Amino acid sequence: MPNKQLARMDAFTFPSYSIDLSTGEVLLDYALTGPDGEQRFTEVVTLPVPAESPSDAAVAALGRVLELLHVVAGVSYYKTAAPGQLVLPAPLGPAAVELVTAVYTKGLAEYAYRNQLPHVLELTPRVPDGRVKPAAEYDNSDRRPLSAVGGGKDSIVSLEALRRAGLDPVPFSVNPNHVINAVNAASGLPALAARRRIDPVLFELNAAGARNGHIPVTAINSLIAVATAVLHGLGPVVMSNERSASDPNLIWNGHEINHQWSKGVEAEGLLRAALAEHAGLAEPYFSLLRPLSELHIARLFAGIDRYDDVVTSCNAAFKLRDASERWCRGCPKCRFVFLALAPFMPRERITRIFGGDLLADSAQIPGYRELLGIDGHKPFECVGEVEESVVALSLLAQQPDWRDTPVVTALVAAVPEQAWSTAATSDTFTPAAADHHIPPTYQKTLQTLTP
Ligand SMILES: CC(=O)N[C@H]1[C@@H](OP(=O)(O)OP(=O)(O)OC[C@H]2O[C@@H](n3ccc(=O)[nH]c3=O)[C@H](O)[C@@H]2O)O[C@H](CO)[C@@H](O)[C@@H]1O[C@H](C)C(=O)N[C@@H](C)C(=O)N[C@@H](CCC(=O)O)C(=O)O
Ligand SMILES: Nc1ncnc2c1ncn2[C@@H]1O[C@H](COP(=O)(O)OP(=O)(O)OP(=O)(O)O)[C@@H](O)[C@H]1O
Repeated sequence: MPNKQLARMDAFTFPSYSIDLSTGEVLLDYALTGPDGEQRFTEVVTLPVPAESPSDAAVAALGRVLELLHVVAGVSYYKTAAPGQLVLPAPLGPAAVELVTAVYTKGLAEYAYRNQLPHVLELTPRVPDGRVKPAAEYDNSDRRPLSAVGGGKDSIVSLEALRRAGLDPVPFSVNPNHVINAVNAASGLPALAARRRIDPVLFELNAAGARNGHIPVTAINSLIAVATAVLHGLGPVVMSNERSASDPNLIWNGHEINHQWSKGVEAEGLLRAALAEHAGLAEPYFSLLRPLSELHIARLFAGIDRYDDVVTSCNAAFKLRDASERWCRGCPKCRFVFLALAPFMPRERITRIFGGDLLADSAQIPGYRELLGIDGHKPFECVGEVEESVVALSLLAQQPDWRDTPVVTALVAAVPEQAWSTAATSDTFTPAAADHHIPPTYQKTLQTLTP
C-alpha cells in the first residue's frame, strides 16, 4: 500500500485473535482502515506446548492474558500510520484501559517525538460499551518462577539469584538468538522459548517508507512470558528491569520521553494491575532488580563468572556479521556497560569479555561525554542514569589499573564540579525501599549474591 494511503488511515482496529492449544499458535489480527480501504496484519506468536494439558482454570486465565497481548502487540502495526482513532475490540475494565492507553502513548513516546507526531501522546482508546465478566481468581504465586532471559548481565543476575535461593527458575525467552541460547546453556537449566513472527507486510511497508520507530517491546515480551507461565502451570514471571529504566531521556511538549518506558516501574505496575483485573492473576509479574541501580547490578554480575564467555548486553551484536562477536564496542550500551563493570573487574577480565578495552580508546570519549551528561541528552538506549556514570568514573579515578587510561583521564577533567558533588552523596548502592513490586518470598533472593 503506498504511503500516501497509509497516511490517510483514520482508525486502527483489532478484528480477532485465536489460539490453537494443540500447537500453541496464537494469531493476532489487526487492521488500519481509511477512505482508501484497509490494510490487514497478522502477527503469529507460538507458545511452547506443555507436556501435560493445562487445567480449565489455566486455559481461562490464558485466554484473558492473550486478550491483553492482542491489544498491546498492536503497537508495531499502529505505528506505520498513527491514525487518530484506536478502537478496542471489546469492553475492558479500568486497569486494562489504563495499561493500553499508556502503552500507545508513553510506550510510543520516543516514536512520537522522533516523527513529530504529538497527537500520539494524547491518544485515547475508544472502548466498546458493556461490562467485562470478572475473571476467576488464579493464584500461581507459589509455583516455580519463569525467569525472562535477554542474554545480558541483568537477566543473568536474576537467574543466578533465583537459582541460588533454591527457587528453581525456568529460563524463558522470546525468539532466542545465539547469545540467549549460549547463556541458557551456560546456566545448565532447561529453558522454554516462544516464537514471535511479525507480519512480513510490516517490513514491506517499512521498506516503502512507512512511519517507523521504537516500540515498547518489553510490554509485549512480558505478556508472552505471562501467557507461557500460565499455560505451563508456572509461577510469577521474573523480569530484570532496573531502577534507572524509569528515568526519562528528555521532556517534549510537557511529556516524558523514555526509550525504556515499558521496562520502568510505572509500566510494571500497570501490567500487574491489568493482569489482576482482567486475568485474575494473583502474582503475575515483577522485576527482581527494580530497587537496584545499573551500577549495583554490575557489581553483583562481577561476582558471577560462569557467563563471561557468553554474556552480551549490546543490542547491535545480533546484527554483527561475525556471530562470534558479542559486543560492537561502538554503541552507548557497550560504553555504559563497560564503564559500569570496570570498577569491579580486573582489566584483563573485562577486556576479554568485551574483546577490547574501551577506556584505552580515545575515540570513545565523545560517546562517554554524553553518558556523563557533559554533552547532549541521555542516549536513546538502555543505559543508566548520568549520576551512575559519574559514580563509576569516580571509582575508576581511584584505581591504579584505570586512572591513567586516556578515556578516564579526559573525562575526569571534563566532568563539572557539581556532578562530582552529586555523585559523592549518591545512593547508587542503596537499594530503594519502595517503588518495587517484589513479593515478600522473593525479597531476600538477591542476598544470595555477593557483595
Ligand atoms: C534490535 C533493535 O534494536 N531493533 C530496533 C531497530 O529495529 P531494526 O529495524 O534495526 O531491526 P529489527 O529489530 O529486526 O526490527 C525490524 C523492524 O520490525 C519492526 N518491529 C520490530 C520488533 C517489534 O517488536 N515491533 C516492530 O514493529 C520495526 O519496525 C523494525 O524496524 O529499530 C526499530 C525502530 O526504532 C526498533 O523498534 C527496534 O527495537 C526492537 C523492537 C527491539 O527489540 N529493541 C530492543 C533492543 C530495545 O530497544 N530494548 C529497550 C527496551 C525498551 C522497552 O521499553 O521495552 C532497551 O533495552 O532499552
Ligand atoms: N528475547 C527476550 N525474551 C524474553 N525476555 C527478554 C528478551 N530480551 C530481553 N528480555 C527481558 O526484558 C528485560 C529487559 O531486557 P534487557 O535487554 O534490558 O535485559 P538484559 O538482556 O537482561 O540485560 P542488559 O540490560 O544487560 O542487556 C529483562 O528482564 C530481560 O530479561
